[in-house]
Amino acid sequence: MNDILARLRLERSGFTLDVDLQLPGHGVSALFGPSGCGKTTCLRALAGLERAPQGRVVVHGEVWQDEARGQWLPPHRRALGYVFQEASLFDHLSVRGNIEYGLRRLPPARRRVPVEQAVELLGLTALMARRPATLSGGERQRVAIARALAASPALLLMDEPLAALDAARKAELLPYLDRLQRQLDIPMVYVSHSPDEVARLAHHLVLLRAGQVVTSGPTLALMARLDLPLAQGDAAACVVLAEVARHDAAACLTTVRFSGGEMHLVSTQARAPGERLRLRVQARDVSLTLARQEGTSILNILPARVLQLREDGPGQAMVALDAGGTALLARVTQRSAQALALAPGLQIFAQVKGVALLD
Ligand SMILES: Nc1ncnc2c1ncn2[C@@H]1O[C@H](COP(=O)(O)OP(=O)(O)OP(=O)(O)O)[C@@H](O)[C@H]1O
Repeated sequence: MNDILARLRLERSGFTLDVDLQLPGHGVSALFGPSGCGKTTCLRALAGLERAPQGRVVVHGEVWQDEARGQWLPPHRRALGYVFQEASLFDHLSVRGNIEYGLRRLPPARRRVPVEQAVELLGLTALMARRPATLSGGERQRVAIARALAASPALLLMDEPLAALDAARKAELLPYLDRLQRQLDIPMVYVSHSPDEVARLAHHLVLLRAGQVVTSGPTLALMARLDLPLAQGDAAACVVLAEVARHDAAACLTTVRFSGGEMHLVSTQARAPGERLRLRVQARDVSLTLARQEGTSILNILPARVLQLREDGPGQAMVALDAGGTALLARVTQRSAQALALAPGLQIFAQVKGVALLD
């Protein structure tokens, strides 16, 4: 009942979208895949901007489309928010005017997200009187998101909302997206082809290729699967769920505990023991040794078991590891893989050179 169900089949010249989606009713679901695989088409069909001839879309039990029963809600009657790559704001209205614009047609009984909450969540309080022309790209996008939220959608659709921003603006906006999905119980479908964004935001992942679903499931599990594109190449990474064990202010070092043991990360921020954190460990930052190294500057050395190996580009191998129940990836040279005789079941030590905080 709380899920988002969508059966969408759309034919175009040279391209067919044919997906059957079942997305959780909470949190962020990412649609991920190469350019042209149908991510935007999927989002547009969910919104009703494209009409799949035999389509069916049900959101939280509300039928938006069911062609078999002749049911079709036009886009403006669907309780959805849509955020595009580039914010399309009204230049003649202030930030407040833009955010409130979407509320005009919303009956008071449907208003679940007060404007002030949307404004506060997106950090726009000081900008409310400004005109869009005076805002940075990141600020404009925050206004577009606040406008979508203020309309109290049952579903928020986001089509690469960070794609038009430079790296610094992306980094600035990501925490806002993180916050809003934690604080508001509005499910999001988030289109991206950035593994980083997916790792950071999405709980659920749908991998698309050539208009079809390759697979879908929890992001953490799919990121570590060697047969899937996220665990291939230089950007491959795993997310580790951990909690703070202690913080050493003098050394600027936080020690976290996770199912595979302890890790240390440099941080100036003192965090309370027990606070839960998500960490990202990139495959290229993990090296492997048969015996625990002594006299090394690497702080994080974890016992792990090899699950699987796969060739990953010329001379490289991707190794899937199990560290006490947590999945890790290591990208090593094929020469090293042979020298260590890496094989499924082998007990080794993973030396983790870099750990990034996602929260
Ligand atoms: N209006 C249209 N008419 C015909 N074909 C279209 C139209 N819009 C998109 N397509 C085609 O449909 C396919 C899927 O496009 P879509 O934009 O959904 O992919 P995408 O995964 O979102 O790509 P990107 O990551 O580059 O945005 C592509 O082959 C595209 O050329």
